[in-house]
Order: sequence, then structure tokens, then C-alpha cells
Amino acid sequence: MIPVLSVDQLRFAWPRHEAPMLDIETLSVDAGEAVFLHGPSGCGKSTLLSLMAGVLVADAGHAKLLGHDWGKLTRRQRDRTRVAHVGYIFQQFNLLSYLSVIDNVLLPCRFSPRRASRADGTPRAHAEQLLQRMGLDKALWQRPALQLSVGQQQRVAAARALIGHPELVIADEPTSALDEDRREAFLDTLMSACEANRSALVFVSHDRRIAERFGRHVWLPDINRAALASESQ
Ligand SMILES: Nc1ncnc2c1ncn2[C@@H]1O[C@H](COP(=O)(O)OP(=O)(O)OP(=O)(O)O)[C@@H](O)[C@H]1O
Repeated sequence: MIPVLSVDQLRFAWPRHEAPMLDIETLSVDAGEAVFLHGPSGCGKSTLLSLMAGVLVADAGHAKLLGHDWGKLTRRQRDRTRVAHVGYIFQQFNLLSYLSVIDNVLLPCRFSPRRASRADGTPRAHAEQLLQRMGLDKALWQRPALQLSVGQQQRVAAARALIGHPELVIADEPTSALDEDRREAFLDTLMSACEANRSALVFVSHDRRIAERFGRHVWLPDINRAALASESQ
């Protein structure tokens, strides 16, 4: 079976940086797997997530989604592939501030007929279901995203990532602004939605309490200090 995500001999350096930022021999994530990715600040976790989602392209080696090599696609093809198959909760959320909460959640279905066709019921019904499960009061749904608190925006970003059941869900420190109760409810919703749909989940966090909820842990070292990503099951 083709993994949802596979990384092979991947190297990446930011422009004007001589040494590679990332140098990963191999990493593969199957459908239904939930992976906790952790490592020291600045080691390249967010960079790796961007490579996994085709936002960035590797300098050498391969990052593949469902067997398709991101490096062989044009920027336009990458954008289309990402919206069709990947739900991405960015560290800075990347909500469109002038759009309403519900329209932000609906965006992947607007850009991808595939995401729209995979929604539970209509896209709007699925958006409403996810916002409810994320504990966002109905009174907020028509408000512009910029009027929400940081923790509320984080939950809108998660609902947008989950709508239309993408094969891969990427979450970059998605609970940093949530209190303990909200964090647990958020994780319950995110993980049960991924499990129910057999979406692969790659989750980055510095929070060790969250690590316990994941069956698979991948440690990304700072390669100035160590050579390769190691893994502890
Ligand atoms: N757009 C960019 N241009 C140049 N360098 C960048 C860019 N984005 C990140 N970097 C550099 O790449 C390195 C890794 O950054 P990245 O955000 O991937 O680390 P991280 O492990 O996610 O960090 P943290 O845990 O603090 O969020 C850092 O040294 C950072 O300065």
C-alpha cells in the first residue's frame, strides 16, 4: 500500500544558508497513523511540515504525497494537490482576516471539488458540525476572523483543515493558545476526526503532555548537533 507521506534522502537548506537545515534519510506515514514530531526550537520542524505539504520543495531527495513527488509538480499543481488532499493548521493560522469564520472553514471546498464532495453532507453542514465540535459558539460564525481571539482562530484553522476529510492533516503547534480544557477537547476532536477517516496526522508540539496521546513519536534533531532524524516508537 502506498504511504500517505514518504520522505526519502531529503535535504533542504534555506537560501544563503550554507549548511543543510534538514537531512532526513527516510520517513513514511501511513493512512490512519498519528505522528508526534518534536525536536529543539529551530531544528526545522515547521520547515519539514512545509516540505511534506509541498509548500517548499526539497533541494535533493524526495517528499511524496500519496506517491506523487512534490518536486515534480509545478507550483500550480502543488497548490491544487495540497488543497485536495492536505489539511494544514499553520502556526500562524493563515486565516483570511476579512472573511467570516464559516467562509474561512469552507475555503478548501471552494477551491477543491474533491474536498467538497467528501464533506459530511453539504460543505456548509460539515463546516457547522466541525465548528460546533471545536466549541465555537454559533454567534461567532458570521464574524470576520480578525475579531476572534487567538485561541478561537486556532480552532477555526483546525475546522478548516478537517473539512472534506483530507488524507493528510498537518498541525503545527495548534494548541499553543488553548487552556487545558480546550486543549483536551481540541485534541479529542482532531484525533477522532482523523481516526474516523483514516487520515494521516503529523502533529508538531513542544508540549510533552500531548505527546502521551500519540502512538508514534519522531524526534528531529538539530543537525548542527546530530546527523539524522531518529525515531522512538
Ligand atoms: N523563510 C525563511 N527564510 C530563511 N530561514 C528560515 C525561514 N523560515 C525558517 N528559517 C530558519 O530555519 C530554521 C528552522 O526554522 P523552523 O521554523 O522550521 O524551526 P522549528 O523547529 O519549527 O522551530 P520552533 O520549534 O521554534 O517553531 C531556523 O533557523 C529559521 O531561522
